[in-house]
Amino acid sequence: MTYMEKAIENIKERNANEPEFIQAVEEVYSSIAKVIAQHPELESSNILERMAEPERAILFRVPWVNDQGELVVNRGYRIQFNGARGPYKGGFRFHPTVNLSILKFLGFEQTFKNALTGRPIGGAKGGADFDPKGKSDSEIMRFCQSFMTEMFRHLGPDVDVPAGDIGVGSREIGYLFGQYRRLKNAHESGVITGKHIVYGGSHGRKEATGFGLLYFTKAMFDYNEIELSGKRAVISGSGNVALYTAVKAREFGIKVMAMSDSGGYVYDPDGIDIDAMILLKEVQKGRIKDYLLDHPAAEYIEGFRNIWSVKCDIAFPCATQNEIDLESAEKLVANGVIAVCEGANMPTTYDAIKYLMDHGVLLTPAKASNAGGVSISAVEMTQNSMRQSMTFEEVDQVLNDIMNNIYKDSLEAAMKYGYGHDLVAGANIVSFLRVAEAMQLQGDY
Ligand SMILES: NC(=O)C1=CN([C@@H]2O[C@H](COP(=O)(O)OP(=O)(O)OC[C@H]3O[C@@H](n4cnc5c(N)ncnc54)[C@H](OP(=O)(O)O)[C@@H]3O)[C@@H](O)[C@H]2O)C=CC1
Ligand SMILES: O=C(O)CCC(=O)C(=O)O
Repeated sequence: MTYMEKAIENIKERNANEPEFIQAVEEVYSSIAKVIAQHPELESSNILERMAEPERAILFRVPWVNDQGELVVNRGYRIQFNGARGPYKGGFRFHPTVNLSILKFLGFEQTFKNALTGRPIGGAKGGADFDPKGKSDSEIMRFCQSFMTEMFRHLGPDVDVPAGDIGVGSREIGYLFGQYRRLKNAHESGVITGKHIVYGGSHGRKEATGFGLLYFTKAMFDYNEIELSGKRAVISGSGNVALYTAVKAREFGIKVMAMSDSGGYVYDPDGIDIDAMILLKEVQKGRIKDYLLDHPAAEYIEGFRNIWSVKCDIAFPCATQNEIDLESAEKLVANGVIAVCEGANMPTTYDAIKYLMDHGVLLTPAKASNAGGVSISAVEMTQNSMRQSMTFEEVDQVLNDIMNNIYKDSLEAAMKYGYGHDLVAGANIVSFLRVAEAMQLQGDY
């Protein structure tokens, strides 16, 4: 048995009840066998098993009172996965499906994604099995305050810097930061990112993940000499990432045919009216099927995964993990898809990735193509430390540069190690080597 096989077997055994986490580890490790073979020092320091064990996992009770006066208890988590390259960094997710396996996979992925950005940040993820859907503003505030009352002692601008993810947007970040400030009696603005601009947020953070996804996609299309303009796209989800993916796609001349939420998807034969969608989802907080009220030509189809049956040139999965399974991938290929560009974290199952690649579909791996959000979070941290503020245009230029560098670094690594143009392998290799080097230089911790 090789060192790699032995390490994976041990990791599977130690995390037997965590399928998403095992999936994420196997995806990274399956790309780096050639790297390990060339660096015997990594084997002797057992880097693979060390990397797959979080530095710290915090699990806590979050009690709060709902509008009926009942005391509800949720479970909160923070996985401080790897701090070798800088303070722990990564979002909070509030969703009923949150559990240890999901947060460990997200924290593991975040460590590598953050290394790809080139910024000095480690990897973390956290959240709670709290469902913000249908909750009043004051319930959300009370939940956030209770969550932060435990969480604050584990955070700090040089310790651990959270941000948003599914179910955590600008409103929740405000309540979380407010409670942190109250408990610390200090305006440590660099303790959390995704803040509103009036109290230390960065221009461009809201747009960064979606815009960055398009900058990365453009770099890949340019390299392959394929025109982006005139293509038809399908975007799953209709949250932060999906909406700003749609905005930049429109700017690049792409027509968005369908978007979804967890209930189903809307298809508009005229192309989705992006401004109306932003108004509906960001301002009115409506469900996606309400889009039909002002767009009678559009159709609503129930079932979240059905969106992958819509014919398109580019699929942008921007909702959640494992949303493109093998069956969805087969439908996309049958409909002539050219590229799958990942906005969500680990949205494509391992067998679907293989199927897409075997059928010549271009694939952008999430840890590279959705790194725009955390990149601009790091830029927000810099502005907070310097007590300065950049313009939207300055931030957007930095974002474009970072995404192009990630593309270039991933492609070069794939070629260097004999993986051709495989960006999945390239992104895994670059980030693995960066994290491994930082760990090796700091001893056997
Ligand atoms: N925000 C960021 O900066 C970044 C986010 N990501 C990733 O992008 C993805 C989307 O995040 P974001 O846009 O911030 O989240 P939001 O909460 O803003 O939006 C999530 C969207 O996805 C849908 N969705 C969520 N969970 C499920 C599910 N289990 N099944 C089906 N649909 C679901 C939601 O539908 P509904 O409203 O019906 O629940 C909603 O439309 C996540 O994978 C996240 O980890 C990655 C990098 C950065
Ligand atoms: O901005 C951040 O710190 C993290 C964003 C995030 O959660 C992600 O990249 O998945």
